[in-house]
Amino acid sequence: MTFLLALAAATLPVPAGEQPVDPYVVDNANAGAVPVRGDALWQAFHGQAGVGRIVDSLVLLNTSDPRISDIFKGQDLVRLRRTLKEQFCYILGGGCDYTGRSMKDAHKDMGLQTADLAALIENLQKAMRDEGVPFGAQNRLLAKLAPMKRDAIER
Ligand code: HEM
Repeated sequence: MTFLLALAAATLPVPAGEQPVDPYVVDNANAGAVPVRGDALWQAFHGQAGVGRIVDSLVLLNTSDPRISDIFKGQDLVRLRRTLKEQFCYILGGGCDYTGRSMKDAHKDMGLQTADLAALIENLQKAMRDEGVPFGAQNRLLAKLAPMKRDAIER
């Protein structure tokens, strides 16, 4: 069954502007967290438009941050923006499906360290602040992301 699902994923068309990736099983469980209930948090993030701006800004901050920019060199940023928007939308109760890879698969062999995560979280906090997301709502997203550390980070 898993094999069949993997095969199905392998035959999905590659979205415009993105590079193909090795086949994997598409599953919302890959998002690494369950969605919040209700749509209050989604509203606090200003819905699709707000999350779109936050992710675009986060990717820009990361690629111009001397602490972590090298990690993003040569990566498929079109795919990264799309899947990150899906992941945040799914978790924040926006009703999207997450079609990306698991956090373990997406970051394997990257050798990410705790300091890299700290830099990325700082950049995410700036992006959320610039969007005017209330502090409590920011922290609810961060709390959902925190347990993913064990899958994305090596030490
Ligand atoms: C909780 C923390 C994190 C979350 C939620 C997250 C989320 C994601 C998502 C959704 C993807 C795309 C998956 C896919 O292509 O199928 C991804 C890929 C990626 N992430 Fe993260 N990430 C986290 C931590 C980090 C950190 C700390 C860094 C580096 C500073 C990083 C760098 C990257 C890079 C370079 C890719 C592209 C990998 C590739 O295309 O092969 N991530 N991440």
